[in-house]
Amino acid sequence: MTRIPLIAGNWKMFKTGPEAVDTATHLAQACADVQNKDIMIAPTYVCLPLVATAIADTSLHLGAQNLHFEKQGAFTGEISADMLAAAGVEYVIIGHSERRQYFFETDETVNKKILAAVSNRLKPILCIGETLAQREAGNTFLTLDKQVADGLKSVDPERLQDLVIAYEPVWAIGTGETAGPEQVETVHRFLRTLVDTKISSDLARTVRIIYGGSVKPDNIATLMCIEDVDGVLVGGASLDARIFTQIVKYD
Ligand SMILES: O=C(CO)COP(=O)(O)O
Repeated sequence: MTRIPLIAGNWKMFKTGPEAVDTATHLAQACADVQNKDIMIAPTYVCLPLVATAIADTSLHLGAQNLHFEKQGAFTGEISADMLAAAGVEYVIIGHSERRQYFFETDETVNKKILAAVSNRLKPILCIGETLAQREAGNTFLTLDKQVADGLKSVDPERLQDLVIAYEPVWAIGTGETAGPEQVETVHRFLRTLVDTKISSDLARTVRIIYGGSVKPDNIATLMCIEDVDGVLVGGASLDARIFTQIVKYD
C-alpha cells in the first residue's frame, strides 16, 4: 500500500492577505516540479479565497485551520463546513492542540467537527497529542487512544477514506524540540494498530498518519524515513516559502 505523503503547512494566525498570496505564489512556483507528494497550506479564514485564487491551476492544496460543526446559525465569528467547501477548501485541521488549549475544544466538539467535515467532503486532519505532563505520567498512549476513539466516535468508516491523523506532541510544538525518531515510530505504529483494531483494517492501511512539532529542513529527512510516518504538519517553518520548499523537497 503506497500512501502519498502529505506535507502540510499550518500558517496559524500569521500573514495578511497580500502576504499570504505572495508566499503561496512563491511556494507554488518553487514546488511546480514536485511529484508524488501532496502539498497543503492552511492560511487564516480571511485569506482562504485569496489563496484559493492564487493556487488555482497549481499542484498546491488548500486547507482551513478550523470549522464550526453547525451548518449555519447565530454563531458569531464562526465558519461552517459548507462555507469552507464553497471557498475551495479541500482539507480542514480539526482539534489542533492550540484550539484545545486556548479555545477549550473537547473530544466531543472535535467529533462533531469531524462529522461536519466528512458530510461536506472536506478531508479532516484530526490533531492529537499528549502534553508533557501526560507523557511524564506515563499516559501518552491512554491520551492518544481516547483522542482517536472519541474524536472519531460514530463516524462511518466509509466516510473516513480521506482521514489524516496528525500526531503533534504538545511539548514539541513551537519549542524547537522534536520527538525522537523512536518515539515517533512507536506512537505512529500504535496509532495505525489502534485504527486497525477500533475502526477498520482497510482504513488502517490507507490512513495517513503525519507528524507535527518543530519540523524543520534539518530533521525532515529523518522523520520521513520512519515507517508509518506519511507526512508532516509544519507550523513556523511553513511561513517562509523558501524554507517550506526545502522541507517539501527533502532528500
Ligand atoms: O502546531 C504545529 C503544526 O500544526 C507545529 O508547529 P511548529 O512547527 O511551529 O512547532
